[in-house]
Amino acid sequence: MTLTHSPSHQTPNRRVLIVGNYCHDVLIQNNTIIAETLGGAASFISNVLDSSSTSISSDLISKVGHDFKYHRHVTHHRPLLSPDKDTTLFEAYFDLKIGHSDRVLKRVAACDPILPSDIPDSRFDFGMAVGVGGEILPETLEKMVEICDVVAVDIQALIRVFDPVDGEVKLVDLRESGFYHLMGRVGFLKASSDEALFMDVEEMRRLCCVVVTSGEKGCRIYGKDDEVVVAPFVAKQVDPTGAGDSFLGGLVAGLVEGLDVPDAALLGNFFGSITVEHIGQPKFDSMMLQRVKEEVQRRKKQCNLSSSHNNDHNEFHARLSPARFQDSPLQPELLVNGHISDMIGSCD
Ligand SMILES: Nc1ncnc2c1ncn2[C@@H]1O[C@H](COP(=O)(O)OP(=O)(O)O)[C@@H](O)[C@H]1O
Ligand SMILES: O=P([O-])([O-])O[C@@H]1[C@@H](O)[C@H](O)[C@@H](O)[C@H](O)[C@@H]1O
Repeated sequence: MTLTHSPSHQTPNRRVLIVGNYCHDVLIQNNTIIAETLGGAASFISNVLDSSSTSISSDLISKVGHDFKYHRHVTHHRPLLSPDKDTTLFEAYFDLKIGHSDRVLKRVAACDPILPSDIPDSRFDFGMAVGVGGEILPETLEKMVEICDVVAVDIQALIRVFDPVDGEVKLVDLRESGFYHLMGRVGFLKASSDEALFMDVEEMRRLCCVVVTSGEKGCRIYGKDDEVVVAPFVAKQVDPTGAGDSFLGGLVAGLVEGLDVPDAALLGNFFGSITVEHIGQPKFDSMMLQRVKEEVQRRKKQCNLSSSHNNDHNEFHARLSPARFQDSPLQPELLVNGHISDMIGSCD
């Protein structure tokens, strides 16, 4: 896939399949619980897809346990219930920094995996393999690539392993993950810059479009023959949780709308930057969303009229930036060193 190729997904109501468990997130700093929120890549992604596009009808396959706390938040995408299990639970420690990582994650409970038989036997335009706690199995991804025209994978669904004692998340090389043989059938592979160290980017970009996100620096797209850096949006980070997920939601929303890959990644950067300004799930401002939809339509028209648009993403960035500031929940006192605030309480 070349970066400047506009996919043919331009007709209304494209079907998107999102596969990954919802989870409970507990955010901890200085031995104190700062917030308890609905988590899981699937929840952040559906939040972006449902808000940002009217052309998408999404099916979400997720499992939760008897203790799931957020049923009323997920009425559009009800999870499957595993009555004998707990909901997947992650603790995120923000004061145990290791290397570049801004948090240490521990999977404290794990719900059931998602099996091929949990996924409907029908066709989808786009699939998203977005597990967080090891719930996506190789056979699950195999079914996804069979029934979806294009599959986007978050590498965290493939390479995470969990310490048997305390559940700390570690990463293994993609080659050793059990998913390596499927990579030639994947359309997009998204990794954060920390996760990208666990794959051979030069090898993977020959198989699929690789997108590496770098927090406040935006992202870089590696196509087979070309490479593009996509600029970030300015944000005041409160909580980094879900930035990569919302990025992927924005990227897929853009692709489904028919934007080319760098423009779609710009939309990913946009939603990633809004997410870091909120604790837990962001609630997007309706005027901001309207403006984004208009700018996406405008960009599509502009690209259809001109064959030389492809390198000019600056204008799209400049037009999205003002919309960005229509969604600013920030109160300066919530910010501590640009990281999660000392705000105490539950964000459910
Ligand atoms: N501090 C930030 N300022 C602006 N944008 C950000 C910031 N952090 C993340 N983003 C946006 O979200 C995307 C994903 O964030 P990143 O931290 O790389 O992923 P992950 O959450 O998977 O670690 C980035 O590519 C960027 O577009
Ligand atoms: O922050 P991010 O990497 O995009 O994604 C996060 C996962 O890494 C984490 O395991 C999960 O508990 C969060 O809810 C969120 O999905």
